[in-house]
Amino acid sequence: MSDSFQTNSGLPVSALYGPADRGAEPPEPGRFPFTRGNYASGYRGRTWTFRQYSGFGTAEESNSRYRYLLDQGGTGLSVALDLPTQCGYDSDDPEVTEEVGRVGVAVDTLADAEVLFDGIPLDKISTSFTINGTAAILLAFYVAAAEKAGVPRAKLTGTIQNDILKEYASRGTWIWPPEPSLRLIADTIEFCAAEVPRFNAISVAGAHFRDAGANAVQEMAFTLADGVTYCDTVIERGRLTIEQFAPQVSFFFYTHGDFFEEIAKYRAGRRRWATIVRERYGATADKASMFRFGCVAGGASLYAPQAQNNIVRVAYEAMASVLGGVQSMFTAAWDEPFALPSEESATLALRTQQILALETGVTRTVDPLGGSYFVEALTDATEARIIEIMDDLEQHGGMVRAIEDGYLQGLIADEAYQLHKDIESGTVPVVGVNRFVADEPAPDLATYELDAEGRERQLKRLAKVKDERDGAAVQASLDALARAAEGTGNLMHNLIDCANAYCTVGEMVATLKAVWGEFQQPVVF
Ligand SMILES: C[C@H](C(=O)O)C(=O)SCCNC(=O)CCNC(=O)[C@H](O)C(C)(C)COP(=O)(O)OP(=O)(O)OC[C@H]1O[C@@H](n2cnc3c(N)ncnc32)[C@H](O)[C@@H]1OP(=O)(O)O
Repeated sequence: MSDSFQTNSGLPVSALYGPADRGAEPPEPGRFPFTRGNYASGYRGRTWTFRQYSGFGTAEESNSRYRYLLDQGGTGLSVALDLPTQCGYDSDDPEVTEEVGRVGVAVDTLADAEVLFDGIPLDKISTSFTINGTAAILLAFYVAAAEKAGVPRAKLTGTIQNDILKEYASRGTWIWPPEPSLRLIADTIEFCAAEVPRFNAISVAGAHFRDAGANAVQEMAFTLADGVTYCDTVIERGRLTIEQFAPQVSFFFYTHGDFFEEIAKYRAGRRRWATIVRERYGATADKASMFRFGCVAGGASLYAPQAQNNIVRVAYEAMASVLGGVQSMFTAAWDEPFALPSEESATLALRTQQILALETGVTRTVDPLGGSYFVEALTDATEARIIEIMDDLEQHGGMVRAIEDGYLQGLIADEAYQLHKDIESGTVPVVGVNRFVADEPAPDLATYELDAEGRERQLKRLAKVKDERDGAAVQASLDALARAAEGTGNLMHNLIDCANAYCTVGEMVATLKAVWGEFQQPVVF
């Protein structure tokens, strides 16, 4: 970290690379282990998806932002949900009043989901949901809302994040203990494999390890280790083969500013995952071993001082992501360190991707950096370090154990502390923060303000739904959910029944809490 002739993860960088530094020639793009990309045609076949993360206030406001983003050339949706929805509380719960609609949109019942997607062609546009503890419930709402709009579940495309392990370790929206949480994730994976075959049932997300302080190589290693845990869980249940469900397992990361390290991270991750799926699980179909990922350019790599510098940071990070072979990207707005982005800054963030795709020529040839002495050597070094970190976690007893006893959180905290010290001392340069610092007034921002009337509208809609729904159907579907949770069957059909009966997120979560209990976070020093 402290030597400038290292990547930010501490991998050594030589002054010059040549043929002797490059390992074995990677196969051409589209061929196992996909170091050079999943598809032979690269971005000529299909450009990555422009998927701007967005959602705030009520379903009406978010729906209008989604329509705006699609009108401006966005090619996928990415739903940000508020904390009550993520943690399983309804908007009328007095515990969460201040949080309703704050960091994302409030979704209490199917009625909200219907408004959220009103007028959006769900058979054509793919939608990602950043939702974890309550992912199965939001999937149930999505399926129910689509079917009410006449779109069969088999046609739906999109992704639920549904990655609870990183929630315990770094993001915090857990609800139940690991065992039932993993069961619910396996239920969604099985359900999608059988009935929603074009939908990604999980987005194993390293992004939040990164935001909590993990370096790029740790981010990839921890994420792949989580991926292994989920695949083990599904395989152990014995109902699906790896080939039946792995094509619906996807990944998600942050791209930060160390340009070549990020490119190598993605190339190494793609090769490692393909190798794991083939060697550990015996998959033979290419589709099962493809590592497909989305990313954010931004996050903790953006800074408040001289905030417009973030526009430049995001552009470089987006370029690195594309040279790494990303499938879907969110470019963050420059004012993100302050508040929810304005329409103007959100548009500029989208334009950043469009300029990259259309003006820079980066999509003209497949994996333009393939064969670079440096990039191939760094890819090899990154993969070797990923293997070491994954072995260490496995020796520790696996990811669930490492999270339960705080080992993983300790590794992340150590790295975060080191980075903080390095930025404070100036060893890691950050323009505007520890170099070329200027005395400047805070920027004049037109950021989004939470609308108190919106919250009232949300509460009114919830009250109306509760008033008008069939109380007996609500009770019957919740009772059936409780009985199913006590057994071992798949809960997805029960959750869809609850959604269609207009049960609330809070009611479904409370029903499952009564059977499964709640998770208690270990104290980590
Ligand atoms: C920070 C914040 C927070 O903390 O709160 C967050 O977490 S934000 C978190 C936000 N999360 C996200 O944005 C999640 C992003 N993830 C995703 O979008 C997905 O999981 C993804 C990575 C698999 C990308 O899915 P996608 O639909 O956009 O794109 P795909 O790669 O699946 O491509 C769509 C279709 O085109 C096909 N396709 C793609 N490329 C080619 C090519 N070159 N030639 C031929 N076909 C191709 C694919 O096989 C697929 O077909 P077919 O459909 O037939 O298979």
